[in-house]
Amino acid sequence: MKRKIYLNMQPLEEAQRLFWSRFKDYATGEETIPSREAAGRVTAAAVSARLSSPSFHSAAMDGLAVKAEDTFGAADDNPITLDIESGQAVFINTGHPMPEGKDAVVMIEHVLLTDDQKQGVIRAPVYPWQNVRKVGEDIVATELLFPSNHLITPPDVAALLTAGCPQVTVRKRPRLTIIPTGTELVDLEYCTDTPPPGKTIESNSAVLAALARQAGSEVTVTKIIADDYENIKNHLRSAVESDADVVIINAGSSAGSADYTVQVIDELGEVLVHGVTIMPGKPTILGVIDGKPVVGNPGYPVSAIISFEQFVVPLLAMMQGLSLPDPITARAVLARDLPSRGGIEEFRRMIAGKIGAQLVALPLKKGAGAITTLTRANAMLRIPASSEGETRGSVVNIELLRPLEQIEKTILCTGSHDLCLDLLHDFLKKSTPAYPLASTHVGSLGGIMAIRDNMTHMAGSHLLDPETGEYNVSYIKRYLKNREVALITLVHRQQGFMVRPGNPKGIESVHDLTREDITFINRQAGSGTRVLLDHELEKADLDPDVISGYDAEEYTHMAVAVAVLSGKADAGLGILAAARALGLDFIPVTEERYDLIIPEEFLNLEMIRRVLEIITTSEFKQAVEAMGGYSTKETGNRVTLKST
Ligand SMILES: Nc1nc2c(c(=O)[nH]1)N[C@H]1C(S)=C(S)[C@@H](COP(=O)(O)OP(=O)(O)OC[C@H]3O[C@@H](n4cnc5c(N)ncnc54)[C@H](O)[C@@H]3O)O[C@H]1N2
Ligand code: MOO
Repeated sequence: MKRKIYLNMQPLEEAQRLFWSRFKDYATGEETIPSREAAGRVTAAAVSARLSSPSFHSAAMDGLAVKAEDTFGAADDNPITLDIESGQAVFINTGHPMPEGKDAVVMIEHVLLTDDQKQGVIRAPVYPWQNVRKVGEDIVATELLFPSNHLITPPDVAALLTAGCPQVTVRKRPRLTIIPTGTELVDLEYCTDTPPPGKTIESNSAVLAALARQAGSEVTVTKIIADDYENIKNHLRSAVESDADVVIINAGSSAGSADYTVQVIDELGEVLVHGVTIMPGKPTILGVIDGKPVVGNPGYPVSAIISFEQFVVPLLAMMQGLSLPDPITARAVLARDLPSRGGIEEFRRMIAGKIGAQLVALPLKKGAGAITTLTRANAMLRIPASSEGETRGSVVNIELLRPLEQIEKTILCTGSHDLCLDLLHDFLKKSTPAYPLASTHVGSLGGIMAIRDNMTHMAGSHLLDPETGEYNVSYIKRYLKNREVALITLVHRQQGFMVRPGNPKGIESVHDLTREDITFINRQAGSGTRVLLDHELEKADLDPDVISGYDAEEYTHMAVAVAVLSGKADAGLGILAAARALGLDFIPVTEERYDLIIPEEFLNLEMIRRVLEIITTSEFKQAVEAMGGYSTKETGNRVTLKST
């Protein structure tokens, strides 16, 4: 089969226009359903009230129903007695019909009743129709309740029932069929433990189905279809021939040797667009078969979602007569340079938080295969195709993926990463009010720079000063000269060599790193672990140049662990937790202190006070110690920073 490379990439708006204009009048049919079940549905025609509400004059208060004119003149110095026994005044409860001839209600607390309750004395009058809900006050029979294409809300259901409409005619839900394709995919439900080697857990169909249901659709997901041209074609044809209104075929959209989606759509129908100048989502295919929209969504999870949100969710809304609200945006200061490829509109997932009076936004990784860039993000930055990127410190427009209030409660923690931060995040989210902790990993020195530039609430740091043996203090003095900061110990943790299980190369100390048969994997310059390694090498009088792999750098403990596990390296320096996560052996080298650096002016923020409270609780400390490789002997201590 010839590979099909997409040639005519369309800008997002043009692709949307080409696709949607083809389905301008593509609406779902109608159905009549019980009003009780109509919330979330869309009216297919105008709905008029059949009955008025109230349908009778009814008491709005508990008290005495009276003829208002009988109360005129009542005052403190002119009490009026109403005769209950004769029916001049009648006891009545809220919501009950007004007795014939009565036109007002005196609230019971304004009536002094005689002991036998046969008479009531009042000291103020009521005016006609006071405390009475008149016929049709709320709804008048025949009036318009809802126009066509109205999204029915829960209160609307009450209005429908009250107006005597037990049923309502609504647009049918659009029916969507999703076909996940890929020989490499497995359904997690059929995996006993871990997927077989080389297999990827299928997840896109579930997320697209959830998005479609949120958009009012009924969804069918087929089984996973292997990358086989005829097989894909047969399944696509039967999906189109079924009652589906829209068909999604996931993956196989790009230029791989087994990427058949575009040919299949082309053979069965017409390809309107293949390739959109957005990233993620570039290989999106928009087509039509037998008059039905068929979308080939890219396989990478983030690409699949963004493509679906840009093309399919609005189509589902249009088919129901709805239009989607514009995203809510806010201005934020960009915490890092974000170079971008011109000619492609980039959707960068961001973490935003409020530092002082302004929002600050930090970019997450770019990779479209990393679903956590969407689960962790609380905002999206769209860098237009015409731009070559944004620079650190510039003010940008971000689209909010969470309510602004929640974003403003987000604690930004930038710097070195430690698993205790994840624990802290969980503890913070369990507290009330819940504060999310969003940590981004740029190394200890990167964190200090973020504090300097007002881009974070706190920074995790473990920078050893080899001269003094002290952590972080000298770096703060050097780089944060004009900032008043607090240095709070979070944990002490073991750093050691991660080696493959059983330590096949017999690595015992830093001296082994210089052996010819050992390949090392390093951490990036500016990371605390790198500083620590250099210190250990210096102490042992070893020359870094003789260590094979000294120049190979990774950015996280886990990335180092992966390099060791994969055999790319024999050893790397890191924390016990990372070694454990991948089943590696661990040779302890030293214990180091990991601190939180927090500007003084933030110490009184409620969110930071909660952090400082939580880390001193025994529950938190126990949870830290239970992870292994950690000590909480000084957790919560404030390290004194002597001014120089
Ligand atoms: N030579 C080129 N290669 C690629 C290009 C390109 O322009 N030239 N584009 C890249 C981009 S951008 C994307 S996006 C992907 C899209 O790939 P496909 O739509 O062809 O999808 P696959 O290659 O089959 O899968 C990609 C990736 O996603 C995983 N996947 C697929 N389906 C699912 C699912 N239902 N649930 C979870 N994960 C899924 C799949 O295993 C792969 O890892 O192509 C690039 N390549
Ligand atoms: O355009 Mo692809 O969809 O970035 O990952």
